[in-house]
Amino acid sequence: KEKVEITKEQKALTKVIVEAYNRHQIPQDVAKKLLQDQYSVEENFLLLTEMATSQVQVIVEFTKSIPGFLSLDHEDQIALLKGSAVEAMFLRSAQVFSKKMPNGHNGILEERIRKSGISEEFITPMFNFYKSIIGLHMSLEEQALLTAITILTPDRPYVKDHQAVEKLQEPMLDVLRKVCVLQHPQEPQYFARLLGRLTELRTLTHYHAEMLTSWRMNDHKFTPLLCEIWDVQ
Ligand SMILES: O=C(Nc1ccccc1F)[C@H](C1CCCCC1)n1c(-c2ccc(Cl)cc2)nc2cc(F)c(F)cc21
Repeated sequence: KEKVEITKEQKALTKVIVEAYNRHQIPQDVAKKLLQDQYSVEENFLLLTEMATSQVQVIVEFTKSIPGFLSLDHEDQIALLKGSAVEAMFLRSAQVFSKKMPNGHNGILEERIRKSGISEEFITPMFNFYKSIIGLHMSLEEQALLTAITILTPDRPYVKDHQAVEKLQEPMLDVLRKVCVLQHPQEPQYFARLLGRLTELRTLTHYHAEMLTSWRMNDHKFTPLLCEIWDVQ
């Protein structure tokens, strides 16, 4: 049985990523808001565009803290952020949804999201993804590292220097693999399952533009930033 050892550098890298991840805590508010009141489809759509807009800004700050990111080619930095923003939003939503809440609150939250205005056909795939994330019982380190790994995906559209991005993503994958072995000793395939979620995440983000334009209301307004990041308008 190979003894898994996290090196000093890997501990330091994990600390930097988790601290940066902890700084982006806005999403808790959205769960609290949804639990407080029932909103109209228009209000829910507005809340989504506000949350998603602030989430993009938050992800930019998080990404800038990833060691080495700011030394990448500037156009590649933009390509990585643009290519991962929607995935990061759904990953964040799933992590918010997986938070254990007082009795019954998770049921209310699910109900409110089901009725928020999302078209019927997207609700099942979205909740299937969220429930698969819940089933993993991810630790904070795993959530933070997985978010960083998602952002540092070398094969995003328009990325020129794949090698440079791989060089940043690899150490994250190495330390995530070790963290998974140490935190889930009974599940040798846990790391593989975790990465498998990223494949499911990509299929979910495949419909994101349609999920927005088919929100059950007329005249969908998007912020300029969201028009940039989402393929809408
Ligand atoms: O705000 C949101 N997500 C979100 C965005 C940025 C940072 C953090 C976030 F949680 C929206 C709300 C918006 C208001 C109406 C209900 C859905 N949201 C989604 C979601 C995201 C995108 C599409 Cl196209 C469809 C649903 N899934 C959620 C699961 C949750 F547990 C949760 F608390 C909120 C969630």
